[in-house]
Amino acid sequence: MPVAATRDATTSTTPPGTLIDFRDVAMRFPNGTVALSGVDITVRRGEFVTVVGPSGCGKSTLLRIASGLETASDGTVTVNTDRIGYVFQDATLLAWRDVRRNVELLAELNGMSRAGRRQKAQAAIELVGLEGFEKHMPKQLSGGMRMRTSLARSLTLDPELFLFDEPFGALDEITRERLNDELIRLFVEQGFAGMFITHSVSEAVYLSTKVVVMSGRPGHIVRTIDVPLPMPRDPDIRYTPEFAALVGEVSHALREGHR
Ligand SMILES: Nc1ncnc2c1ncn2[C@@H]1O[C@H](COP(=O)(O)OP(=O)(O)OP(=O)(O)O)[C@@H](O)[C@H]1O
Repeated sequence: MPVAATRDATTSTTPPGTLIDFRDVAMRFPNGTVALSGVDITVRRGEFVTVVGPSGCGKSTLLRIASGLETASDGTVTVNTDRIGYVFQDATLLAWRDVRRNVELLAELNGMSRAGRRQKAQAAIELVGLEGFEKHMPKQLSGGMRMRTSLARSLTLDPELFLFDEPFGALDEITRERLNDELIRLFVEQGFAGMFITHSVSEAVYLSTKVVVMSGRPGHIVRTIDVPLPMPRDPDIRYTPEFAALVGEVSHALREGHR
């Protein structure tokens, strides 16, 4: 049963289908750094929302607020689900556990039975294409495989909302494009909504139903651009004029916010 966790004293009502809603969110750290100012972002069921912006504009802070690791100093954050998955730039695998036992970790921490988590982990391992690697240790995996393991670990919780903090930033271009395709397939098949952070404009356009462009610090929203391309995406869509026009639009907005 989803819960509404309004991370603010104010009670907020959000339209049906809203999984997370940031309203006029600001973040001032105790040392005086203002990372965010007046940020409004809504992620609804069926949406994949990517946030792009210059380094230090507060993108990771937004996800930390979404996950409850930080509390916004102003504004309202409404979270209408308790099934949230996280994937960060570092796969954060336990070096002494093999792939299967890493994937089982969250289910184990949530108290799922041994048989239940074994079954969940196996299904997630198959979803991310890691069958045959269950007994591999993290140090035997490529960067892409480590990310797949991290993704599988969160999939065991059947997330309704998935938060991604630049998960593919450290991967080579080919692996990154392949994982983008697999992520879209999972988004379509599993039906979670996504909030994704990246520095790559083409990755943002390729993955998203909506791209939010932020300014330099303190980060505020410069523009929100809808991506009306069909899902799942055909990899060759990257070479179409429609795709190029959207990339141009996002890049323009980024430059505008960087002045
Ligand atoms: N706990 C903290 N205390 C003080 N300042 C912080 C804290 N956490 C982050 N900051 C500052 O807030 C700003 C936003 O940081 P954040 O990591 O959210 O940016 P970002 O947009 O994700 O950056 P990047 O793209 O480089 O990862 C930065 O200037 C950072 O130094």
